[in-house]
Amino acid sequence: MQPPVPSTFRTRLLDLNFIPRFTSSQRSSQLNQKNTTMTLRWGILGPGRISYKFAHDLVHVERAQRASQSVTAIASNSNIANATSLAQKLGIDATCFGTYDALIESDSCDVVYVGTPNNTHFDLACKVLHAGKHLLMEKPFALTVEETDKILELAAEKKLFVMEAMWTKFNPVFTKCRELLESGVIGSVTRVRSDLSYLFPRDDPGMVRIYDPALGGGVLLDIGIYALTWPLALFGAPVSSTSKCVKADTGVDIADSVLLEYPGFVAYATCSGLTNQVGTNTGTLTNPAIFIEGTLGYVSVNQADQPTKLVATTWEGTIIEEFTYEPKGFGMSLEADHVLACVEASKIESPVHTWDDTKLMSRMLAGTLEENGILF
Ligand SMILES: NC(=O)C1=CN([C@@H]2O[C@H](COP(=O)(O)OP(=O)(O)OC[C@H]3O[C@@H](n4cnc5c(N)ncnc54)[C@H](OP(=O)(O)O)[C@@H]3O)[C@@H](O)[C@H]2O)C=CC1
Ligand SMILES: O=C1OC[C@@H](O)[C@H](O)[C@H]1O
Repeated sequence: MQPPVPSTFRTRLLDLNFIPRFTSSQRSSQLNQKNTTMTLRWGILGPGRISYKFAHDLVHVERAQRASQSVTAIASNSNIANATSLAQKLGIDATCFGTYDALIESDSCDVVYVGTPNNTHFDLACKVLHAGKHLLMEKPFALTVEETDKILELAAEKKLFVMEAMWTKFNPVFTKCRELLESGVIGSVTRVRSDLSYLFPRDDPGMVRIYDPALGGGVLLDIGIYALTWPLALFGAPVSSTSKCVKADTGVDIADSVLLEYPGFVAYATCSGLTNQVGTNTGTLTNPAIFIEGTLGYVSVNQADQPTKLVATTWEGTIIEEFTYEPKGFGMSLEADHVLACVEASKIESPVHTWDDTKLMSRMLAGTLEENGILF
């Protein structure tokens, strides 16, 4: 058991003095993703569901710079056949390993993507960095604030690129939302609602990692992280936060609501594994996942993790802007391309999803769970 997060969570959020999100200097420092020349060799740890999608997009989504990225290594920790079957499914000739350590210690790749259960993230991150490889870590970055800070300290010491795979930050709908808010077309923000809910059946064998506390389960870390990403990425650290959760029989949280106080408005981030969010999964805007109200109008976004549609409307009913995005493949190539551009530019930190962003999220997640008696 890791040491508990101190109960001064709210104070710490304020003390951290996080930089407000998306200043013009940050935007101008965003990388030109088209002029990359290096070849980046990817290694994949954990040949499971998300690794398949991520590797698929690396291999199969057509983009100008795609030729300079390849999946050269895949590792399973339980059976090498899982790795070889993923390589076959992808139609690639990758070196396959029967343990994660063997891949990490090999010379088969430059950057490692970690797609394994949450409880494994910290140890794997440390091993990857000690082996001198760059790291793209699936969300949540780690289970505790202490783990998060240690990984980032190690990355700074080793001068290696590290990013949490918060792919939503690279989604054009998210970028459009941020631009609309900054343009002032809906006036001053007065209220924010943000929701991601998927039904996670208790008896589904594929849901073990959600329900098992030993695997770092619970819905806050799995999907609540997306609901929280919108207010945190758009408005920065809240002045304060408070939360409630409902627990499953295993003790993990299976539904959460977090209330975030900002100067002049509140944001409400919620998630549930007990119900599918009505509207979200059919892509309609009748029940938008993200609903941002302002003094002049509102912005609706259809989905929190992979949004495809946004509408901005005045309170009088005039549509200000409609924006639609059609993801290629599983929608993960934009974050992969960003990693390539960062490594090519010798950056160790993404200017789009920064280490402070990851630290803030880590504090929000740990603080919320602690407030509800859940400690990792
Ligand atoms: N960005 C996104 O949209 C998504 C991100 N995720 C994140 O990705 C990570 C993995 O999720 P997902 O792909 O759904 O997971 P899976 O249940 O598919 O497991 C991934 C791999 O981890 C290993 N593994 C599975 N169960 C265990 C276990 N009990 N103990 C140790 N290793 C195990 C297996 O690989 P092996 O062959 O090595 O045993 C498995 O293939 C999580 O951190 C999750 O939060 C998940 C879904 C979507
Ligand atoms: O990141 C995720 O997004 C989609 C969900 O289905 C999944 O459980 C989660 O890990």
